[in-house]
Amino acid sequence: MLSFKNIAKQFADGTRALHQVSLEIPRGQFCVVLGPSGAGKSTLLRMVNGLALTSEGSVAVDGVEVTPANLYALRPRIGMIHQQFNLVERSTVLANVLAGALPTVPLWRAVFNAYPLEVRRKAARLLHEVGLDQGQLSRRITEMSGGQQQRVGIARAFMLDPTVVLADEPVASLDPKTSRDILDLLKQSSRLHASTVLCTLHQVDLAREFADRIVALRAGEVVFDGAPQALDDTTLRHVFGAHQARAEAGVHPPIPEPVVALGAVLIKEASPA
Ligand SMILES: Nc1ncnc2c1ncn2[C@@H]1O[C@H](COP(=O)(O)OP(=O)(O)OP(=O)(O)O)[C@@H](O)[C@H]1O
Repeated sequence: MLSFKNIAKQFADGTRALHQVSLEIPRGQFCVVLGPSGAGKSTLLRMVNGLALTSEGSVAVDGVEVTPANLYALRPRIGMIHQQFNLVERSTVLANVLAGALPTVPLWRAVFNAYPLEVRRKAARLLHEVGLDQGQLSRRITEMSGGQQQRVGIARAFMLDPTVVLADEPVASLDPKTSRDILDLLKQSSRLHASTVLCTLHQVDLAREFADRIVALRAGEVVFDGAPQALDDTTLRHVFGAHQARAEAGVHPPIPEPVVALGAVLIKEASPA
């Protein structure tokens, strides 16, 4: 269980990023945090791994409060997936996934690439789960596509059987087809390992397709918390504003008639006689 109790966040410059946020996210739930830029999504995620501290309220992972003193014990239980993958580019696929085990492996083993056999096997198994087989393990990250890199990122995040996986805009740099593949894999991995996922997205269609639950933020406040089917257009307009709600939902405004007419003329002129 991941719980946020009466969270507020005010940064040193006075920016209020979150107000009165209370959520209880049960184990295994795939919870999407949806909202426009600046709504407070990343700040909410960063409070779970202690990268942002609460100004008011508390965050707890399985009853253990996220405090500076508890971070050493908590961090191995929290996996992280990043928008820009955050992989070591000159290193191999396998080495990047093995790095996910660093908190539990003596430093000398990592330095001399002497990870125990069972840790190597686990990394290879996780890579297989995300569709990267034996032949890919020694490839350099620079040789991989964005989608393949994010598969490595997912495998790395699950190395320590995390209770919670935080995915901060994990598909923001990917095309729509690859985005779906990656969210599908992330959801499958979370089911397989019984991990809770807290995933920020700004694309409504992807949130509706993959989330068990959507929490929508606007200006730091929860304005919707429920099942994807319950997220209606009125709520979306409230979350994003009318114009952006249409764009995020993949609905584009009708093309004005003069432009359509001009297009028809151009097509006619360009057509072979
Ligand atoms: N370190 C900081 N100092 C001051 N203000 C900050 C800091 N980090 C974030 N903010 C502000 O807090 C608010 C919430 O930011 P946050 O990054 O959580 O939003 P977001 O919903 O994740 O946006 P995006 O989708 O653009 O990443 C914004 O107004 C942002 O400018």
